[in-house]
Amino acid sequence: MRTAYSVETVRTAERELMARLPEGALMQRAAAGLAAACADVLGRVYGSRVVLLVGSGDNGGDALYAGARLARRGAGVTALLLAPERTHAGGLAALRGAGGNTVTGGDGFLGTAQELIGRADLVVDGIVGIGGKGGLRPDAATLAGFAAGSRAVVVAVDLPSGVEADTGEVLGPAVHADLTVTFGTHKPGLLIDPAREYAGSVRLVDIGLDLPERAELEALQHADVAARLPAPGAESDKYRRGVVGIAAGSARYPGAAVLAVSGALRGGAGAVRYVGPAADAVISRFPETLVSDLGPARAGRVQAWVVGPGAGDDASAVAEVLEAEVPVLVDADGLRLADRATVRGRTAPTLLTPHAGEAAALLGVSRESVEGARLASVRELAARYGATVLLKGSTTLIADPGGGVVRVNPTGTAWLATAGSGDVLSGLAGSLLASGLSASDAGSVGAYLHGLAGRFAADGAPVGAHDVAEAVRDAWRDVMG
Ligand SMILES: NC(=O)C1=CN([C@@H]2O[C@H](COP(=O)(O)OP(=O)(O)OC[C@H]3O[C@@H](n4cnc5c(N)ncnc54)[C@H](O)[C@@H]3O)[C@@H](O)[C@H]2O)[C@@H](O)CC1
Ligand SMILES: [K+]
Repeated sequence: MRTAYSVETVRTAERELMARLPEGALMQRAAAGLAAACADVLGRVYGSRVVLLVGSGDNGGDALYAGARLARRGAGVTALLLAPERTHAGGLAALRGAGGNTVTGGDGFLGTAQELIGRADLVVDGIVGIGGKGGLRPDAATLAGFAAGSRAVVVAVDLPSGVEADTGEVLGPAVHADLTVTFGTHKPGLLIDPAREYAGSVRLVDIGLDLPERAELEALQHADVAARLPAPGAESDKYRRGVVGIAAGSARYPGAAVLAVSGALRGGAGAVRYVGPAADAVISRFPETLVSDLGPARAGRVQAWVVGPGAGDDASAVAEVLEAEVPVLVDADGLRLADRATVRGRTAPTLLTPHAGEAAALLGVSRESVEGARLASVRELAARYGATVLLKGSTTLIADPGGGVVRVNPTGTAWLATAGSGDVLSGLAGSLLASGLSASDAGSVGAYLHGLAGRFAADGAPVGAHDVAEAVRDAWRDVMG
C-alpha cells in the first residue's frame, strides 16, 4: 500500500524524530536524497548548470544544502534568493562554502533570473514546501513561469511550490515539475489531481519518520489488489461465487447495459443476471447472461445490484433496487434518480460512482469546483449520502461515509475518458461486490483493474469501452503475477 500523510502528521513525526537526532540531521538526510536525485537527472554533474529557487523556509534550506553537494561535485550552482533576509542561514553558508553563487532581490533580479534559468540544465524548486499556503506570490510565480519556459529539468523539493499539500488543490500559480523529491512520506497533494499533474514523477526519500498506522490517503498496489481478488475454491458453484444483478440500459441506451454486463462478467461473480429493456442486446452479445423481464424485485436472488447506467428516467428500477437488502452500486442516471433519504436509510452497503459532473449535480455546485477540490467533494458526498463514494476521474477517489482513510486509484489513464468506460467499471465493481468485497474494496479494486485494463487495451492508441472490458482479464492476470 502506498500511503500519504497530512502536513500535521508529518510535522508531529518530524518533531519526535528531531528531538532524538543531532540538530540539522534531518535536513541533511533530505538534502542528500535530493542531491542524489538531481545527480541522476543530470547524468553528469560536473560542469552542469544548476539554478536553485530559494524561498524563506526550510524547503529553501533543503535546496541550498543539496546545491552545496552538487557544487562540490563540480556543478555551477546559483541560488536565486526570493527572501534574502530570511534565507536559511546554514544552507546559505554551505552553498557559499562550496563555491556556489547567490543572486538576491532588487533591481534587475527578474532579468538576471530569466537569463540564468534560460541557460540552466536543472532548476531546483525550493520556494515553499509543506509550509506553503495559497498560490505562489508574484515574484515566485514569475520564476515558476521562467522555469516552465526553459529547457531545464525542474525538480521540486518535497512538493511543487504553490500546490496544497493536504488536498491536491491548486489555488493559483504553481511550479510545474518534471520530478518531485518528497521526504518521509507522500503528501496527499502528490497523489490527487490537479496538484499531482504539477508534481511530475515522484521519488520518496526515507528520512526515518515514524508515522502512525492510519494514513490520510492510500493507494492500492498490485499485492494489495491480489490479496483482495476473489478466487473460486473447490467447493464453489456459481451461486457461492455470487450473482450480480445489472439493472441498466433503456430502449434509448441499450449499449450501457451490454457494457455493464461485459464488466460484470470479468469481475469474479459466478453469474450475471440482467433485468431491463435491453435483454435482447445483452443476450446476443453475452449468451451466458441470465435475463429477466420482471423488475429487479422479482428477478431472482442476487448478492449485489448495479443500477443506473443508461437507465434514462426509469426511477422505479432504482427504487426497487435500493430496497434490496444486498450491496448496491448506483451509477450514472441512477445517481440522479436515487432518493437521498432512502440511500441513507439502507442497512446494506451502497456504493455511488459519480464522475465530476454527476458529483457536482448531487452537491449543487459546479463541475469545476468538484474537479478543483476532489478530496473535499468525495468526502462531502459520502457524508451526505451515508454511502461509500467513488469519484471518477484521472485520480479516482474512494471514500467511506464514516470518514477515515480515502483511497486513490493509481492506475488511471486518460485513454479511459471514452464513452461507456464508466459502464464497464460499474459492472466490474458490482461483480466484486457480489463476490463479497466491501464497498470500498470493490470500488478501489474495480478502479485499479479498470485503469490497468485501460492501459493494456490502449497501449498508446485510442480504445473503446469494450476493449477495456476485454482487457480486464489481462489486468487480473498481471495483478496475480
Ligand atoms: N521540519 C523538518 O524536520 C524537515 C523539513 N524539511 C523541509 O522543510 C519544509 C518545510 O519547511 P518550513 O516549515 O520552513 O516551510 P516552507 O519552507 O515550506 O515554507 C514556509 C515559508 O514560505 C513562505 N510562504 C508560505 N506560502 C508561500 C507562498 N504561497 N509563496 C511564497 N512563499 C510562501 C512563508 O512565509 C514561510 O516563510 C518541508 O517541505 C521540507 O522541504 C526537510 O528538510 C526534512 C526535515
Ligand atoms: K518546493
